[in-house]
Amino acid sequence: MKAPDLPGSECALFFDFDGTLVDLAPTPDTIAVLPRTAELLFQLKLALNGALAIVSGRPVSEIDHYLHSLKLTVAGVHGTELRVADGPMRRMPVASLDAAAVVIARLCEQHPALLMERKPGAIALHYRQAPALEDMCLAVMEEALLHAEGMALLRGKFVVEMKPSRATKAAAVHALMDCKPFRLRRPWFFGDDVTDESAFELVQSMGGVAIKIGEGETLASHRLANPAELHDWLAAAAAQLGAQQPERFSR
Ligand SMILES: O=P(O)(O)OC[C@H]1O[C@H](O[C@H]2O[C@H](CO)[C@@H](O)[C@H](O)[C@H]2O)[C@H](O)[C@@H](O)[C@@H]1O
Repeated sequence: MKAPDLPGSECALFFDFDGTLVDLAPTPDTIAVLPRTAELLFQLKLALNGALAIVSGRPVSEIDHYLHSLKLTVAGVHGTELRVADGPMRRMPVASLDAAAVVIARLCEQHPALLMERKPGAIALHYRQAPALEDMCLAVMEEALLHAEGMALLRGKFVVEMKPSRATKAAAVHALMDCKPFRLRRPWFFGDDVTDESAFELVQSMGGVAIKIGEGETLASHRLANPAELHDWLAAAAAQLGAQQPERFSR
């Protein structure tokens, strides 16, 4: 599978976060976000009149934190949250997850290597530090699901998540493509995980381009080896789009 060509100015760029813009780390809070990442996103956002978004399993507030309040358009928690630039936050209504959290917390007490991550409208159970517990994690998440209305399980890299059934990255990209400044542009989606496959399928069905970061089976027609290779591609794209502006990103 080949690397993508450089995009034209009519494109809209959508990025997954962990494993795509940032190298994976042992735990969610030990990632290292490079200054170069924010700089390139800032340049490309300017060059595309704002048609650039992050579509992540993380909450919008965390993306804002890691990207130094660039106020990018962000779909958070797999589309449960949506914020276009500095507009208001839209959140899917979600029933209480407290009862489900009790079930998951009980397992984490028995196995301290497991990590429960509570997010607005979702819960993730991480087993990266204890991969042998994968089956047990899945079984407990299935049990917890019985205590949560309207939710579904989603598998990711060493994680099982419970999130609203209606929330998918494809639905988030679809909703954003209906908003200014994304409307009528050609969508490009960059992602590394199975959780990104729905968005790959959607953008390709819209005549756009899907780019898988890293190894693994995928519906995407293009591939880049890792986040470092993506950064080099982004720098080339920014240069092509004339985005090496005198106006520079500053924190
Ligand atoms: O959709 P993404 O932006 O890729 O977010 C997916 C999940 O990312 C985080 O977990 C993953 O990254 C961690 C840090 O590298 C890693 O330790 C973990 O094993 C991965 O599953 C985040 O914690 C989740 O909330 C996101 O849903």
